[in-house]
Amino acid sequence: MSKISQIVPIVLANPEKGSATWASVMILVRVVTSDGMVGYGEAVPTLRVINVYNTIKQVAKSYIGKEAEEPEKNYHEWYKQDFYLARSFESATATSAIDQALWDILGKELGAPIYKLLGGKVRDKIPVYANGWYQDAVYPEDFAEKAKRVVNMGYKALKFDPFGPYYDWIDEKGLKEAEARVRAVREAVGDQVDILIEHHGRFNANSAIAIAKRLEKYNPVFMEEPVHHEDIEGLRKYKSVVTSLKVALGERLVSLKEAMVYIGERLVDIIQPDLCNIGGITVGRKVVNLAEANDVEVAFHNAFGSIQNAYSLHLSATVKNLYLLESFYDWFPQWKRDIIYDETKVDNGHVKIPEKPGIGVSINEKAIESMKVEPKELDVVDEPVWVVKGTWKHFS
Ligand SMILES: O=C(O)[C@H](O)[C@@H](O)[C@H](O)[C@H](O)CO
Ligand SMILES: [Mg+2]
Repeated sequence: MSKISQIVPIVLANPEKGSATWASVMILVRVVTSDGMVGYGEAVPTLRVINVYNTIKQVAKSYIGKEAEEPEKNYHEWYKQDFYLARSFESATATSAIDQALWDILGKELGAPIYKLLGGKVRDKIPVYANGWYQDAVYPEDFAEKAKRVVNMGYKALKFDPFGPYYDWIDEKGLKEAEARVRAVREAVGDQVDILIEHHGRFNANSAIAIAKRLEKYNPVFMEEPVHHEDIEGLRKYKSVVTSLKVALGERLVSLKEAMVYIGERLVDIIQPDLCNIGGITVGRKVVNLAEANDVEVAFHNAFGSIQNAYSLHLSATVKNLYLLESFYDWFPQWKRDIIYDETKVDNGHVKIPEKPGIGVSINEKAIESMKVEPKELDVVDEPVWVVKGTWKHFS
């Protein structure tokens, strides 16, 4: 068995920016074993690049010297050591990235792509929905025109946040603006394309309920993060009133037990674990089983880079109760696709499952070397990093 000998955090940036501020950076982890095997994982960037970079170095202390082929055991060792794992996003994302890299190594050592290690695929290709496609969309016609392009690319589902600069509350003007954008997209794509409404956890329960009442006539498949992430009471209130629409959430979950809170209380209909902060493959696959046992569908959150995307494809291949996988892939800056030699193209709304051992794609080490930067703070400006760029605006 090979020991973990090196864990290196790597921050990548490039002048070509993504469709959201956070999308212009990637944080990778390179794990090397005593017999020279190399695995890669990806952590969450957003507004904590420096913290995550440094936390990876601290979490690595728990993994160095351990058996590379034991991701499950290694996860629980760090879980025991880090008193605050379930309260620390940095620790959760660092652990998740290292865990991904260990599954990559495991697959390479056994000569099998990760989906095979998980019991094999239940589908031959992965259906995806589009996100990131509506940069600079402000007027309803902007959303409509961009949505038509997405459908012409072959996508059968698209997600967007129609709420401009509203936060906590939404007033009649905001409801009218959101409705105009959603109506324009529905009219542009017709009723055979799934529309998914992203709230980014902006609202209090009363506002989220008012939004649901206004938008339900456009038949959205789900309402994502309608209330603030930690507002369990607000979500209970929302679910008790809004019975005709499904709730999707999960991108901010950092543990299996946290997922259980929402699944156990029937507060989520489509769970969206993110393999870069839920606990990697090791925990991600457990959340999926919990969801299956409770008739909750799965749609992995998948918003960061091409390494995360590859792992999300593997898990999506093995999940019977998959709704769709999220994809920014066609709206990544090209450098993110170059890192994996653009091996996971979206074709007519579907992606082939990566078949090489481990992560399943080849890693462009030269591209990684050429884009390495020192971690630094991101500016905090009026438009938050978590919206698609140029959309934090009114039009009326
Ligand atoms: O559902 C999603 O893809 C997310 O909400 C993104 O839109 C966020 O911007 C990102 O996850 C922030 O880190
Ligand atoms: Mg989201």
